[in-house]
Amino acid sequence: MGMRYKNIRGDHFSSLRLRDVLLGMGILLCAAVPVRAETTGDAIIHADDHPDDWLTHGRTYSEQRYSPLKQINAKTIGHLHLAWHYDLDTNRGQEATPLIINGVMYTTTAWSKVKALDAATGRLLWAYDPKVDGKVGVRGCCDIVNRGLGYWNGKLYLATFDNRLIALDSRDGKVIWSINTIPTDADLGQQQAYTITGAPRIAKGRVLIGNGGAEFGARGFISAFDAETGKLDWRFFTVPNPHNRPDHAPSDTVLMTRAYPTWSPTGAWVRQGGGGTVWDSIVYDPVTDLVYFGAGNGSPWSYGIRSNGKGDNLFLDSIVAVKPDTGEYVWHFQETPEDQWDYTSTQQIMTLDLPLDGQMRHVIVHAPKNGFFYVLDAATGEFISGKNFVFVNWAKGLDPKTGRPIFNPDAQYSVTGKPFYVFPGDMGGHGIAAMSYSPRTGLVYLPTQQVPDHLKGARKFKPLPDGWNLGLDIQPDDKMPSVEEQKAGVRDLRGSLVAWDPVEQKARWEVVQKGPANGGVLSTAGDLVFQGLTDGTFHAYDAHDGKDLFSFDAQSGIIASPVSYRIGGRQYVAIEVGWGGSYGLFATGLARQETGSVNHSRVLAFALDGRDHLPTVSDDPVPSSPPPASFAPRQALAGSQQYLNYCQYCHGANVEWNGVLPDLRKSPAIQDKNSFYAIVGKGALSSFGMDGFEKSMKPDEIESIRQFIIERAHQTLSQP
Ligand SMILES: O=C(O)c1cc(C(=O)O)c2c(n1)C(=O)C(=O)c1cc(C(=O)O)[nH]c1-2
Ligand SMILES: [Ca+2]
Repeated sequence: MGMRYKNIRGDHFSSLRLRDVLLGMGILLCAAVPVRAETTGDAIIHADDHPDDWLTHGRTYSEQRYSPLKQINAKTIGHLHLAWHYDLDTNRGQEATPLIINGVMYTTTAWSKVKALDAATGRLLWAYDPKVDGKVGVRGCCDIVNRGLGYWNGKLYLATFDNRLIALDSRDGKVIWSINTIPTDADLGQQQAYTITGAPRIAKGRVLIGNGGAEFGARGFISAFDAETGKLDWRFFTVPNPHNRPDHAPSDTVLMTRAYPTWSPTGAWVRQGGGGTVWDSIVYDPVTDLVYFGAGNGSPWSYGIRSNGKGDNLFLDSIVAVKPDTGEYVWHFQETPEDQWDYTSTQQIMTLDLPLDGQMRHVIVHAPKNGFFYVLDAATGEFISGKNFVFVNWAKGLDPKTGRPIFNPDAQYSVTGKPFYVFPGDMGGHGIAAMSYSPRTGLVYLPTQQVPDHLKGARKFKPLPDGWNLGLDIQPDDKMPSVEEQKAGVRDLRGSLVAWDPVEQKARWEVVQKGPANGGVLSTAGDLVFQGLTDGTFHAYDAHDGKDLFSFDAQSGIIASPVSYRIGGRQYVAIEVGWGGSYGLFATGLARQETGSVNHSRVLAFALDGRDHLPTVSDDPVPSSPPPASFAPRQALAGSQQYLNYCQYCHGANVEWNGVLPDLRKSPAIQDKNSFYAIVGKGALSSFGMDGFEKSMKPDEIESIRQFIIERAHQTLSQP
C-alpha cells in the first residue's frame, strides 16, 4: 500500500515489519487502516516490544535494567565467552551504559567522547570527540567520567564534562546543535564549579540534564531543552536563590515559600551555591506523567558553616517530582535533612509496581548514599516504607510515619565540633553503580558498599578558588597511618551484592565481594544477574541465590553497568571496563592492595560460543625512576597540606599510586623544581587534564608539594 512508517531510528522504513506485528496481533484486518508512526517515546514506553534494543539509560523509563532476553541462562552459561572487545582511547574511569539501537552500540567514554560500534562485532562505525579542554579536568570531584547518551528520533544527545549539550546525527555523528547548559546570568554560587558526568534522559521531546559541582561551590538545577532545536524549555533550581528573589523559573514559588525558610539567610551557602546538584538520576514516568530527579549534597558539606546549623535545607538530598512539559513542582521527599555527610539522593531512581497490603501500588524505590532503602508512592511522594540496607550510625532509623531520619546527635560533627567516624561515608552505602529489578524474582539487586568517613568540621571557612570547598578540617597528619591503622581501615571496607526484597524490606541473600566500589547490575529473564567488580572480574550470579555461575578476568576494575541486546537471534551482554571514578582515584593503596586494579579501558561483549580473547597486558608500564635522595622534611609537611587541598582527590590519598593517573612518586618531574613548577604551576600538562595552580598557590607552596611527594616516595617505594 506504499505507506511508510517511522521506526525508532527516526528513519522511514517499509510497512513490512509493522504489518507482521499487527498481523500477528490480529489487528491488521484492513490493509488501509492508517497506523501511527512509532516514535522513540512510544518505543521506550513499550520497550519490551523491542527486547533486542537498549533504548534509554535504564533500558525502560522505569530504569529497572532488566532484559527480557534469556538465551543466556543457568543452563547455557557454560558456553558464555567473550565475543569481541574494543580498546578505548582514554585510560580513565569508564562509567557509561551503552545504548543499542538496531544493531549499533552508541556509548561514551571518559572525556565525554562518543563511539558508535557494530554491536555484533565491535567494529568502529564512527567516533565523535567534543574536544573538552583538558584544563577542566581538575574541576571534577570524581574523575572525568561520562555515564552515557540519550537517544530520540534519530538523534543522540551527549552532555560533556565542560557543560555542553550536543545533539548528534546517529547515522554519522555529525553535530546538529550544541549549547551551553550553564546560564551565565543566573545566581549560581561559583560559575566555574560546574561539570557534567551524567547521561541525558529524553521525554516528550525534551532533553533533561543536570550537572555536578557541589564539592566546589555550585547551586543545583535541572534543565529541559527542546530535542529538535536545543532551545531551553524550562529550568528548575533545587536550592533557593541566595537573595530569595525569582530566577524566572518554575521553581520560583516553591523555593521562595517553602525552601528558603529551611536555610539560614546568613550561612555560607549564600556564596557557595548551596549544592543540591542533579548529577545522575533523572527519570520520566509515563504512568504518572512526572519527571523525578535526585538532588545532591550541600555546598559546603559542613551544615554548621553552610546554614549555621539551622533548618532542613530543602531540596538537598531529595527526590523532586515535576511536570515534564513545564517543570512545575509537584512533590518532593527529602531523604537527608541537615546534610553534612555528602548523602546525595542522586542515586538511580526506579519505578515498580509492587503488591503492598493486598493491592498493587506504583512506587519509586530508591537506595541513596545515606544507606536506607525507600519505597515511595510515585504519584504523591508519600513515604511507604524505609529500611537500612547497610550498617548506618548517623541515624537510629526512620520515623515510620514520615520517613524522616531519627538523627544520632553525635553524627552532627559540624554542629558538635567533635569528629565523627560515620557509616556510610561519603561514597554512600550505594553509589553510582546501577541496581536492577527482576519482575521474575521480585528482587532488587543492589550493589552495596561500606567506606566509613572520619569527618571533622572546620572552625573557619575560606573557600579555595580551585580546590574542594567542604568546610571540613583537613589537616595533614604529621605521621602517616601505621600499618596497623591502615589494616584497621581496610577491615572496615566492604562491598557486596544484595538481593533486596522491596516488599518485606529485607535482604534475601548477599554475595560479599572483595571490596567496595563495584560496578552496576543487569538482571535478565535468563534469571542471571551480571556485575563487574573492582577487582577486574565480570560475573553472572544466579538470580535466585547469588551462586557465582560465571567469572571472566577483564584485567581492570569495572565501575560501569552492563546491558544486554540481541542481533540476528544472538543474545549479547556488554560492559565497559576501566578503573577510576571517585574511589578509584582517591583510595589508592587501600583500594588497590586488595584488588591490583590498573586502568585498561575497553568495551567487552559476551555471547554463547564467543571466540575472542583479551591480549595480555602488563600492569606497571611506568618505569621506576629513583627519586632524589634528599628532601626538606619541614617543607614536606607544609606540602602535605597543599596536597590535601588540591591534589589528593585525583592523585590519591597518601600519594600512593591509584592505577589510573601517573604514579607521582616515579614521575621524572619530581627530580627538578622547575620541571615540577612548569606542570603544577603553569599547567604544561593541561591538555591531559592537569591544569596549572599558579593562581591558587605560591611558588614555594608548589615546591613544598614536590618535597612531600619525594618524602612519600622514600617512605613507600622502599617498602616491599
Ligand atoms: O555533588 C556533586 O555535584 C557530585 C558530582 C559527582 C559527579 O558529577 O560525578 C559525584 C558526586 N557529587 C559524589 O558525591 C560522588 O560520590 C560521585 C562519585 C562519582 C563517580 O562518578 O564515581 N561521581 C560523583
Ligand atoms: Ca557530592
